Amino acid sequence: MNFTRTEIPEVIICEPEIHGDHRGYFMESFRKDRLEAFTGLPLHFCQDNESRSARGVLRGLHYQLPPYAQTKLVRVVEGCVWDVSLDIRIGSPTFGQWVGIKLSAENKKQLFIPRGFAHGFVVLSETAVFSYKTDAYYHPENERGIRFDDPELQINWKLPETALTLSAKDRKQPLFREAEYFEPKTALYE
Ligand SMILES: Cc1cn([C@H]2C[C@H](O)[C@@H](COP(=O)(O)OP(=O)(O)O[C@H]3O[C@H](C)C(=O)[C@H](O)[C@H]3O)O2)c(=O)[nH]c1=O
Repeated sequence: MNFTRTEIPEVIICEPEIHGDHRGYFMESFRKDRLEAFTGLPLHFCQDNESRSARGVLRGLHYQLPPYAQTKLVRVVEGCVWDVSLDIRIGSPTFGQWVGIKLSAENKKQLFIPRGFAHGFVVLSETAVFSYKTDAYYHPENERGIRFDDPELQINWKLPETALTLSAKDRKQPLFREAEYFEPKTALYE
C-alpha cells in the first residue's frame, strides 16, 4: 500500500499493490496496521457503507458532529467519481480549504479522510458504486451538511450545474459560514 499526502496533509491517498496474473488481479484493499503506521492514528472502523449512483449524482457535503464524528476510508468499486473533502476544523491552517481527487475502479485509489472534514462526491461515469468505512456509527441527529455550491468555497465539481442530481436535503444545506465546525481537539483520536 502506497500513501501520499494531498494538499491538505491529513487527507491521504492510499494506493494498494495490485497483483495481476492470467486470472485477473488480487489486492489487499485495507490493512489496518499499515494505515495506522502511516497516519500515527489508532483506527477503529466499525461500519461499511455502499451507494450506487448514476452520472451527475452529487452526494454531500456531509459530516457528523462529535461524539460521532467519522473518519472515512473511501473507494470506488465501479465507475469513477470526483471526491471532495473540506476542512472544517477551527484553527487548522487549511480551514475552509477543499481537496478534490478522482477515484475510480480503474485507478483503485482510496482516500483517508479524518474527522473534521465535510465530504462529498459527484459521479463522472455512467454509474458508480461508492464503498467506504467509517469509525463511528450513523447518527442522523449528529449529521450536518454544507452547500455543495457555496460561492465562498468555489468547489469545482467537474460537471455543469445542469448535469447535477442531488437529494432535496442536499439542495438546502447551510452555507459554509452558517455551518457548525469542529472545535480544536474534538477531531482528535484517543
Ligand atoms: C449515511 C447513512 C445513511 N443511511 C440511510 C439514510 C437514508 O435513508 C439513506 C440515504 O442517506 P443519505 O441520503 O444521507 O445518503 P448519502 O447522501 O449517500 O450520504 C452520504 O454521503 C456522503 C458521501 C458521505 O460522506 C456520508 O457518508 C453520507 O452522508 O440511507 C443509513 O442507514 N446509514 C448511513 O450511514
